[in-house]
Amino acid sequence: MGSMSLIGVLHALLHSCSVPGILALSAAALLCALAARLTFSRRALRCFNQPPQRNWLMGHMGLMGHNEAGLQAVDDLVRRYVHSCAWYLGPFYNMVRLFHPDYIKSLLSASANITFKDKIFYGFMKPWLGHCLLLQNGQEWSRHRRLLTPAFHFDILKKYVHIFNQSTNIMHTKWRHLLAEGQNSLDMFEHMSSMTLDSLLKCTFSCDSHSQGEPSEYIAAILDLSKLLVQRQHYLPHHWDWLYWRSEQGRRFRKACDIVHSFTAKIVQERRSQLKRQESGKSHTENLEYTGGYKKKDTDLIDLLLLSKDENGEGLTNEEIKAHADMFMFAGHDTTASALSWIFYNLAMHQDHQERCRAEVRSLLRDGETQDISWEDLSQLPFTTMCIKESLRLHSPVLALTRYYSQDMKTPGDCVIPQGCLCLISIYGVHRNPEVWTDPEVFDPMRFDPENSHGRSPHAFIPFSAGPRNCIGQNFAMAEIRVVVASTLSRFRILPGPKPVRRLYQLVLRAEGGVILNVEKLTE
Ligand code: HEM
Repeated sequence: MGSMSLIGVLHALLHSCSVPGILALSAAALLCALAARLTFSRRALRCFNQPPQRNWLMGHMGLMGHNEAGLQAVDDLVRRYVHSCAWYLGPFYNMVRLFHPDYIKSLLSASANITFKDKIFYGFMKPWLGHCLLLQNGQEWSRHRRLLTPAFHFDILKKYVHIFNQSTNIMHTKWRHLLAEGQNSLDMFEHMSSMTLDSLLKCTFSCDSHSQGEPSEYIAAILDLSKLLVQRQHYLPHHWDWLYWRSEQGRRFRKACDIVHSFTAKIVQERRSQLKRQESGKSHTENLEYTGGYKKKDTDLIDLLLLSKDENGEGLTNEEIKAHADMFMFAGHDTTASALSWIFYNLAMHQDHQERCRAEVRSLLRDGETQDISWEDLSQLPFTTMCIKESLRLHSPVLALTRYYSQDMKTPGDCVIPQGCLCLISIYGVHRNPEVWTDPEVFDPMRFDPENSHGRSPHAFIPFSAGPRNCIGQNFAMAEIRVVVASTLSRFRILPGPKPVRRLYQLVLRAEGGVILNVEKLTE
């Protein structure tokens, strides 16, 4: 039938129909178009395993919660499909879930020019984190990454060890008071969050906020934002901004953003004024000793943001500075708090490993003059570091990353992920894949003994991601974690808490009701 005659038929149909008839016809036409689009786009993923769907329209949407049951369902998926599977998020998004090192290698190593962050997992963070490194793409990301990298140089990290000790000591003083009052069941997440925030503020913003002293409005707002983001991802109507910002959750999101933004803006403003005062007291050359836009001595992250210039002499705008500051505040404290909480959980559940770590730390400290951990000590804690890595494998703070690519991406087995398709790189799945790890659910630090690591793919252990977009704060985090773990085990014994811990994934791995553990003071 020619196109003219088809239009003629439609005209005839419309003329002969009543208004409800026309509406029914339009709805049927829309449904047909949607079905054709769905069938066509999903056919492109037929090379991948197809787990049973909820229904044709919603696909797999809502099948996997972010709680204990949801994470166990991911374990089943990995056991069953081993490397990857297709996953349909309602009628609009098609995704491939990948959980094998060989399948994620080329995706994580791809150049930043073809790799993009998507709207549902990252775009919803924009009102909170703005145009920051974590959410940027392409050339803009490359330029900012170059500007920020010097802030994480080892020479700078070395100076932070003193601050990590200081913040840990404050937390331990708090613990001693609580234990003296008879409170020995402590929520690790609560204590680790305020301690890592305290450290981060001192290291990167030269700011002593006394955040360990009282409940923090900022931390409560971060918790709320994490919860609201996950709820939004799972509720399709809220993917539309228009609807979301009119909803109760949207309003709560805005309010929490306001709290977080004013907290960071105040810190940036204070440091800016301090810098101005310092600059007016010194000669220009003395103060601005740049190396590629970066001042070598006594520069912390906020100075870098305020003073940096690229090769064209261009600095960061006010908006960019605020966005990066918000990002470092979140990415730098919540992830590390999660890592530490789960390390203490795993050591509480495995007293033999805890004792071995303690013996290692005590023999190191006995030779030193102070009870503080030094930069040099960090490389003298091999077994403790193995326990930390094993905990990061089993309880990785970030469970998954998502990306899409501006070109088709090949995977082993001659499959192709079509350009524009969402890819979910499951850190959780890779870390618990029985093809990669024997008895993956068992906490066994000896996996990370160099003797036992031969032949393991470098993409089998990726708590900090890998490739060009890996975590910029990885060495900062590992140094802080080692100081906190070593110092804590030398002074306290950590024991299982009163109730079983149930995992909950809200941007980082948390637990329902917190990670409650019992703490016992040791004689020093
Ligand atoms: C145990 C602690 C940490 C873990 C497990 C962790 C994990 C990660 C992961 C998996 C990514 C990749 C995210 C993605 O591609 O979507 C990432 C990126 C990032 N992390 Fe971390 N992180 C930790 C600590 C830190 C710290 C302490 C900082 C800063 C002080 C930091 C700053 C960042 C930034 C800025 C990015 C974005 C990098 C980019 O896109 O170029 N992280 N982190």
